[in-house]
Amino acid sequence: MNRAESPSLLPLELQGVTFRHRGLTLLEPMDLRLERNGKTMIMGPNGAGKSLLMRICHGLLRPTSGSVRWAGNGATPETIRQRQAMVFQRPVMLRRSALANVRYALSVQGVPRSERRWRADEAIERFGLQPIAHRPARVLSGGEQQRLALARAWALRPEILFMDEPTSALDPTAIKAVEEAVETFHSEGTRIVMTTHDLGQARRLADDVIFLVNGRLVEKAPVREFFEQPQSREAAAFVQGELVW
Ligand SMILES: Nc1ncnc2c1ncn2[C@@H]1O[C@H](COP(=O)(O)OP(=O)(O)OP(=O)(O)O)[C@@H](O)[C@H]1O
Repeated sequence: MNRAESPSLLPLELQGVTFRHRGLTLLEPMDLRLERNGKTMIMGPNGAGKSLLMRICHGLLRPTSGSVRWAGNGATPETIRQRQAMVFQRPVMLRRSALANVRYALSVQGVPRSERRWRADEAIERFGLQPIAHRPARVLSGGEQQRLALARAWALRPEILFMDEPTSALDPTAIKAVEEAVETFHSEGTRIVMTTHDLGQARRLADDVIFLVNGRLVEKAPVREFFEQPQSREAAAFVQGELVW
């Protein structure tokens, strides 16, 4: 089914979500609701639990307690899995060509064979990857691999895209390409949830910010409010570039 014709996966609602490991509480009870549109940046110091939170939302990790609900529990596990994508700081590529990596992702998502070819070609073209489409994905540079990861995600037409520090290992040109890709996804209706340590990038891209410290959700605010009138002592220090623990 076409995304436009099917009911939305969103909102995403977390209720009382915690994550504990070996007696340590890494995420304290957390309530969160992500609406259908927008670009949310998850921010906070190292070890705050940003990646954990994102992995729990995406379904890669199970919370210790609490619930993660999509569309008010109105979506099947298969739909939930198929309608989201995630891009990591270091992309995971299979030992095959760039193009074949995109086609493979489409086959895993259950896209019919007849569609896979043109949808993969379209994604490769859209992200300017034609010159390297037939090179082995694993020998591409970090920036090229990240572009390929974005093309692969785009081919899947996700309703929501999670990105975990997608630009932290990239040079300024590659960072710009990723930021443009974020705007492309957004303009085509994909919900964006992203972690970043780059305050400037958050100001440029975010609609709202979720701010974590030590596994606690300290603030959730529109981006301007977060940077100009932070409500908490920790967020005020963070936007000044001071480390908070
Ligand atoms: N799968 C896991 N199982 C157990 N502990 C984990 C797991 N993933 C992360 N942790 C721990 O949870 C804490 C938070 O980690 P997380 O990666 O979420 O932080 P972060 O805010 O993304 O940090 P950074 O900015 O450094 O990437 C860390 O102490 C980490 O060691």
